Parts: sequence; structure tokens; C-alpha cells
Amino acid sequence: MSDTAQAGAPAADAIPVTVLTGYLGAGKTTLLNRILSGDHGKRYAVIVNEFGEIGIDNDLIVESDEEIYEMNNGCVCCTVRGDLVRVVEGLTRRKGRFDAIIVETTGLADPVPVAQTFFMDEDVRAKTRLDAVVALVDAKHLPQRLKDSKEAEDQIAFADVVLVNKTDLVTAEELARVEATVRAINPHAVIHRTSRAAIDLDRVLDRGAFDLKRVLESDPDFIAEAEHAHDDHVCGPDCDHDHHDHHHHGHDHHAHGHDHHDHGHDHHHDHGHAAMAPIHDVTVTSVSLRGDELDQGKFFPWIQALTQEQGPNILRLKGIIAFPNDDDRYVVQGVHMIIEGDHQRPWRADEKRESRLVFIGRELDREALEAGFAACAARPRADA
Ligand SMILES: Nc1nc2c(ncn2[C@@H]2O[C@H](COP(=O)(O)OP(=O)(O)OP(=O)(O)O)[C@@H](O)[C@H]2O)c(=O)[nH]1
Repeated sequence: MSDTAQAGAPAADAIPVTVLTGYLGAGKTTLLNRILSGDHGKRYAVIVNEFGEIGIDNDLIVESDEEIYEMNNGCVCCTVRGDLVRVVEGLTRRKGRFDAIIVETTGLADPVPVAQTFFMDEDVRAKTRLDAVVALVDAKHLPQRLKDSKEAEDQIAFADVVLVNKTDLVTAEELARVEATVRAINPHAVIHRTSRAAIDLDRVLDRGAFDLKRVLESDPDFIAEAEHAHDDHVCGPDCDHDHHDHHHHGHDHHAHGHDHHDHGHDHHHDHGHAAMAPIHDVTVTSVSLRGDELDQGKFFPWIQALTQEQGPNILRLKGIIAFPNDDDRYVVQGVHMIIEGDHQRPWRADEKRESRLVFIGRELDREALEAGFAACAARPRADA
């Protein structure tokens, strides 16, 4: 039996699945929005997973008639993987309603278990076809990321297509270096340079780029692990399984064709992942804030000073802010010290005009963030 037959070759009319990966703030949602607004006549079912308790990502996705499934409270590569299988199984039963599935993972997710999901279950395996794992790379912050985040490297290593994004923020030399680094991590991927994730969508969709054979060459247990992982099916966000045990089962997806020692960064990897203790970089945490309308004159100076002072630790911030006398929702987003904001769309009559802000980073001072945010309130709180 060939490898592909072993994997249970998908049916000819299997639903293509594109997995979008890439570190926090690299540009996944920007690409997803381009796909959803593209003029291609295709319909997508979108599955989004995010890190941080209050869902903001869903609010940042363009409005379209696509069906969007949100999975919060855990990361799709571990605690909510069972949910992903169930969502996909549900989708396969509603064939014909859409042409393809897109999964946007959290910036901290390991794409390997996400990809394995499509080989775990007999039914899903037959009815879907993993088309490509597309990784977004933030050209400006990649050098820093490779020093502090194993996830960033894993995401690149496993991708079929890499978009080196944010080319507008780097010089030609920096860009060439970043591209060479990506190439060293993953010699097989097709690499494109993009700004604001602008790319011909045929270069990322329906590529038939996921090469199971190549994955099996570097990780012969890719499917066996997926089958084993099926036992985890019932894991929910509250599950108290020993995740340390069932995460990677010691596979080495770094073997996906690169030699760590050749690109000069000095962190040490645990090649047999079984012993790798935390599933995620536990130094990364999130702080979610919620309040009423904010005073613009207080909010902007506060957020600007904060990102200047604590930028190195702020991996990502995103928020939807309500300002008095402003009909529109104001969206603020940042990656380290780079912050941008824009009016999004008018508040609807049935929507509560509230402000939400999420910080994801290291050594975040929750109390100080809460106090700073509260001090931006347009009106003093009734109970204050
Ligand atoms: N300057 C610049 N900014 C960009 C580019 N692409 C995306 N951005 C901005 O970078 C921020 C993050 O982009 P997103 O598309 O939300 O990134 P993401 O990967 O979905 O982020 P998470 O879901 O939080 O991991 C936003 O403020 C974008 O507008 C680019 O090419 N250049």
C-alpha cells in the first residue's frame, strides 16, 4: 500500500482545506479578509481560533456571508482540537454549501496537530483534502521572534507556502536576510514577499501543495499520531488530561528538511517533543479589558506611551473602542511598538457601545493595564 493509500486517499470531490498559520500579528487575518473579499465566486467556511478570553478576532474579519466558526478558550493545537474535529465533521455533512474550508490558527499554535486533524478521523480524511499550510511571516519582527519563540520557527518549518509579509517595514537588505532565514528553516516552501498580505489568491488557494509523502518522509508517525490523538477527541477546554503526554508524541517535525544549526540563532530545541513540558510558551499571557466609552484625549496618549515603554513585551494588542460622539467603532491594533487604528463601521442600534482591549505578551502587568484603561473612561463609573 502506498503512503497515500494508507492515509485513505480523499475522494475526488473532497473539500480543500487551507490552514493559515504564522505568529501573533503576522498578517493572517489580513490575508483571510482578502480571501473573503476576493472576487472569485467561491464560498468559504472559516474556522477561527484565538488566544485571549474576549473574542475580538471575529470582529476584525470583514463582513461577508461566509459562515464563521469561532473557537476560543484554548488553542486549536491542543485543548480545542476535539472541537476542531467536530466542527469539520459537521461541515463535511453540509457539503455543497461552500467550496472550501479555511482554518485560521492562533499565532501561538503549532500547525502540525492542526494538519493532523484532517487525517485523524476516517470520515474527515475521506471528505477533506488538506490543500496547503500557508504561513505568514512578519518581516520586521522575525529576527526577534526566532530568538524568543519556538512556535515561530515551527510554523515556518511546516508550511507549504510562506508569505514574507510587511515588506513595507523593512529595508531591501533586511528583507533579503529574512527570506534567506525562512529558506534555511524550510527549503521546500514556496516563498512570496507581500505587503498587507496582497497576493494573487491562486498562489495561496487550491495549490495542492500539502505533500503528505514528504511529511511522512520526515515524520513517519504523522498519521499514526493523528490516529492516536483521536483518543483525545473528547478533550474540551476544561479537560484535565495530561496534555504534556498527548501533545506531540515525540515526533520531530523539524526534520521537515532543515538543520537548526545552520541559521545562527541560539535557542535549543528539544528534538523529541515528548519531553517538552509546556504545550505553549507559558511566558505568553493575555490580559482582556472591557469597559464603557473611552475619552479619546486620554486613550491615545495612554496607549501610545504604553506601547513605547512596554513595546518589547507587547506581542500583540487589539481592541474595539467606543468613543463618545463617534458613530463608528474604532479598531486599534498593535504589534510591539507599531500601532495603528481606524474607524471600522457604525455601531449598530442593537449593539452595546462598549470598549474591549486585549493585550498578549510577556510580563504584562495586569493591574497597571486595568488601572490605565479604567482611567481612560469617558465618564466616571457609577460605583467609583
Ligand atoms: N505595515 C504593515 N502592517 C501590516 C501588514 N500586514 C498586516 N499589517 C498589520 O499588522 C497587524 C496585524 O495583522 P493581522 O492580519 O491582524 O495579523 P494576525 O496574524 O491575524 O494577528 P493574530 O490573529 O493576532 O495573530 C494589523 O494592524 C495589520 O493591519 C503589512 O504588510 N505591513
